[in-house]
Amino acid sequence: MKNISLNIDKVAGFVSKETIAAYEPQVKACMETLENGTGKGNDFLGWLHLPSSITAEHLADLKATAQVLRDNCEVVVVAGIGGSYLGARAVIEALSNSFQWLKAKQDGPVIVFAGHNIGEDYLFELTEYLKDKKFGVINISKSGTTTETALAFRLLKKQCEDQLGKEMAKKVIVAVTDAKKGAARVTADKEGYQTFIIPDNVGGRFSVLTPVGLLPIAVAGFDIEKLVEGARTMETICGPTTPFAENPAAVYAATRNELYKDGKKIEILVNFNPKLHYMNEWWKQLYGESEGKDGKGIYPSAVDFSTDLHSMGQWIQEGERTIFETVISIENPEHTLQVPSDSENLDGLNFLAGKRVDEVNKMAELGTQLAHVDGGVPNMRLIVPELNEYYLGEIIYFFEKACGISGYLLEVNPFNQPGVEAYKKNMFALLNKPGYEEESKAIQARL
Ligand SMILES: O=P(O)(O)OC[C@H]1O[C@H](O)[C@H](O)[C@@H](O)[C@@H]1O
Repeated sequence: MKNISLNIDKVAGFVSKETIAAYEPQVKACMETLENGTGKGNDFLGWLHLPSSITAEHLADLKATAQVLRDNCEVVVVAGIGGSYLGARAVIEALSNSFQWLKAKQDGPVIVFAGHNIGEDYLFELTEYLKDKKFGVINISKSGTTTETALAFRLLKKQCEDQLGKEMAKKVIVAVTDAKKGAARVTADKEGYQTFIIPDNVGGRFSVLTPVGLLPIAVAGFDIEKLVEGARTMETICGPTTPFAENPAAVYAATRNELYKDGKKIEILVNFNPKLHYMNEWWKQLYGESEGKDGKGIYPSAVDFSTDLHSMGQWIQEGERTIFETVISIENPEHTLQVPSDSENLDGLNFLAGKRVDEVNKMAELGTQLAHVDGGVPNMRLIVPELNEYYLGEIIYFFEKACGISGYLLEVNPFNQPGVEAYKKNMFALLNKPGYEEESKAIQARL
């Protein structure tokens, strides 16, 4: 069976292969630090051997709960933000039919997301939509206290109980949270909800292979066994015994750090398949929160091509030369669609007649790569045989492992995110949250 692979040939004109290869001892040291748990943030390494430690019983439990939601709900709202949201959405959107929600007949509950914004209109419209629906909720929060998620859940819990009654609501509300702490745990225990635990040593952005991601993905009808199997394969391939040049996580971490040193401060994750949009978003959190600290870190940005070639393409081709690209390239689409011939050829597209749409897409991809490299943008490609559960599992673990190595190469703690608290503190002070009296006074004085 093929695996995902990393091609760095189009980086060679910017940093030499020898320079990358010279990272081997440093990368090896970082990998040992991860394995031995001796580096910064070492209480958050639960993701490192997570795929190989997931049991068949655990997956069966998740699938059983997912089935209850599938049997009883027309809609399931997944409430969460950041790491408690993006992984599930990334996988579900990558695997779903692009027009699923427009289909009259659904083969499982429609999955919608909440708790990742405080838009009043968004929440109003969601509650309106749910008014005549049998809906369930998966409330996901590691801390159990995140305001955005807690606020959405308060609305959803009330609506669910009002519409279904307390007893039925209990059956279709599931909490994924800490084993002991946090308001989500208190509520779940008091109300008697089914719960799944987020292990203490797995940080939010590394948690997609815990119930945080696995439960919603199973509810959406996708194969979580295959997802975990793919991740397991990458756990081996990216493991400490694989030689540097054959370890894609090691090579990716080394290459991006060398490019960064060379003044390439921004990495753009690129796809040529709109289903990967939320994979971009998941990746942005993974790398942004892990590396952006101590005044350092590559800025993770992302684009969907061709869409953004017609908006950001100009900047990428000719703007400030501080960027490099990592392209996720899907080798084989799931479906076949040929360009039809047209006797009048008014649009002049008969030169494409009989070709698959993917052939056109692949030439757009190749043409873009060559143009961007010519324009001074180093380019890596992550080649993915197909877009399915197995390869998404590989992609997830590959990026996680590379992120751990990369963060240590950069000499930051890749597993904390202290900077995220600054806005929360101000928001609580502005809202006069109990316990923030001093901060409230201080912030009012600044306005
Ligand atoms: O799962 P939660 O505790 O609700 O946290 C959700 C998210 O919000 C936080 O502020 C962090 O920046 C993220 O790393 C985290 O994934």
